[in-house]
Amino acid sequence: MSAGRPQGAPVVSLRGVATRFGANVVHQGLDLDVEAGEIVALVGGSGSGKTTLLRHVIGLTRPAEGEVRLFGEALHAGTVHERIARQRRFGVLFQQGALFSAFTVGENIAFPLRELGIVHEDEIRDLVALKLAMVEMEPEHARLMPAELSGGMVKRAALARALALEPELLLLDEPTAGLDPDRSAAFVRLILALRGELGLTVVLVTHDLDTLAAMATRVAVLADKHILSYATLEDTLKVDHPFIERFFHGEHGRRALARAQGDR
Ligand SMILES: Nc1ncnc2c1ncn2[C@@H]1O[C@H](COP(=O)(O)OP(=O)(O)OP(=O)(O)O)[C@@H](O)[C@H]1O
Repeated sequence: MSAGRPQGAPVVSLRGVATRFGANVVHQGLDLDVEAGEIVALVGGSGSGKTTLLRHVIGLTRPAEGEVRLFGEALHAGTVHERIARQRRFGVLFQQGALFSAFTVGENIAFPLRELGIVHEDEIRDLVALKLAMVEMEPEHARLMPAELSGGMVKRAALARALALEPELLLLDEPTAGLDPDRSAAFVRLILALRGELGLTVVLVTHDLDTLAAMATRVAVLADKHILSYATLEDTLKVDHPFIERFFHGEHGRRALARAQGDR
């Protein structure tokens, strides 16, 4: 299904992105490159524009200025057919609307496959079971309704749906929000294992320092309307900025980082 990626081109590339909602300037002169195989944690204060940036990356919204490239191609370029093909190369797990509530878990996971219109129903059944196994759920969970699932299972089922079309890029918005520490840690292990198996590139928005410390190959700090710092966690901690001070060096941050160092 993959159409390939020009040699060396970043999986995601943002150049000179500006976003405005009326007088509210959210992004200005924002650049970011995500290389294949990375797990990039996007952090920033509330309202700094993290979710909006993810929405630009998947083409749900379009910046007022600048360029968004995915897999080496301009996001909005090409025919409708080419744009749809590009959309199949990423999976999304957003906070809201993780699952369609009127569909069973199995129907949710089958949805992107059915939309393709080329997969037989018996193959879809097998693929649903396979995706459930990937996220450590049982085949019989396919019959459950989303309302019957725990918070952790909703995340797993939504992840199974995001993985339905074997994406190369996975975008996660607060994937561990609302999960207790054990479930968060299990979800992180799952993403790391899938990244190893499937060679995924991951961009996640998170406020959860335990998740960030356990996963991120690089941290992108969104502050003052642009990517203020883009570095390993270790180097990010050296940057002198009020947001970084609050986020990483507060009481909660220090404890999370100490835990992460203890785990390494
Ligand atoms: N559709 C919209 N119309 C008008 N303003 C919007 C819209 N979407 C986002 N905004 C504004 O853009 C800014 C960035 O919002 P966004 O949700 O991207 O921030 P965020 O960093 O993800 O915040 P949080 O961490 O609180 O979820 C906010 O000021 C928000 O009010």
